Amino acid sequence: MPYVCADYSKYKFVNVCWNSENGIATVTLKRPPVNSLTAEFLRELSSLLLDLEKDETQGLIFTSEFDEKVFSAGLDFKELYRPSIDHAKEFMSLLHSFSFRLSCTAYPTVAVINGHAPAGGCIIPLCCEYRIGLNNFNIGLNELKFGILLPDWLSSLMIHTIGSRNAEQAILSGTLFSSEHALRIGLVDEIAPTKEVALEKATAFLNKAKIVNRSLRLDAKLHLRRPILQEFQKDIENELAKNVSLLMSDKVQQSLDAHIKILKEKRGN
Ligand SMILES: CCCCCCCCCC/C=C/CC(=O)SCCNC(=O)CCNC(=O)[C@H](O)C(C)(C)COP(=O)(O)OP(=O)(O)OC[C@H]1O[C@@H](n2cnc3c(N)ncnc32)[C@H](O)[C@@H]1OP(=O)(O)O
Repeated sequence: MPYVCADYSKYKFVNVCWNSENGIATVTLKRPPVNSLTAEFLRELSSLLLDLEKDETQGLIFTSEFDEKVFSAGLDFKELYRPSIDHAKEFMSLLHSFSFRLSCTAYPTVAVINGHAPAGGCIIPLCCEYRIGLNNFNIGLNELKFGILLPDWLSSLMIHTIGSRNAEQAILSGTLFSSEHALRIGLVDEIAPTKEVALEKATAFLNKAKIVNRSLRLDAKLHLRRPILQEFQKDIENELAKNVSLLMSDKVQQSLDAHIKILKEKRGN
């Protein structure tokens, strides 16, 4: 039976509930107010995946503390507005390495999407093997609307999940899908009425994975995900440099500025 070695209480932005009976780790994202992804958060998430691997986790469920509100609001606008070049490089590298690591974990992975998951907020669910949504949330890769060209690995994750035709239409129109629509196109695999039911469904998915030999399953997963993994590994230095220069471009910085202002106005700040 698996047992826990790592000290999961050291993590600031996640709560890890490790079930020693079945080896399933439920990881609740809790970076207030909206689980936006910063360099520190990504560093923590990457280190968490390594700890879970060492503890021979049998399955991982991601969910959010901000139930029925937001799963993750995507990349942190505020951190990415006028960053230093070193910070921009570090951020892009952390985003790439965390997403790669999550896409090829030895253990099966599920996202319980209990709130909105726009743009970069969709990355964790797309890297997971299975997605369960709650009602009344939006999910999708709407980056083109911000003037952001998706990295190839991210388009590839979307293609793997919903097929090329749907992915082309979704990405080119920058659509955020309602939960019902996301279910129709396969962006989520199931819808659940509550987080509790969603967690039960997630556990059922992970239990099904247990009947397959672990190392055989990993071989098959890496084989089936080869097109995505190749995109992650293709010309990494050049890809990161492209993303850094996109982030630093006037167009993207102006777009971030405009979005920060919209969010401020919304709150009457
Ligand atoms: C920019 C990158 C360029 C290079 C890229 C290279 C490759 C990258 C590939 C992936 C790219 C991804 C791009 C992104 O992810 S950009 C972020 C996109 N996200 C959004 O557009 C979501 C914006 N937020 C919302 O729509 C809403 O906040 C919400 C998530 C639906 C929640 O709504 P709710 O009404 O509950 O809450 P508020 O709107 O009042 O917000 C509460 C506070 O949270 C702050 N906030 C919200 N979103 C973000 C964010 N993304 N980053 C930082 N902070 C965010 C908001 O300002 C409020 O803060 P306050 O309390 O201080 O006022």
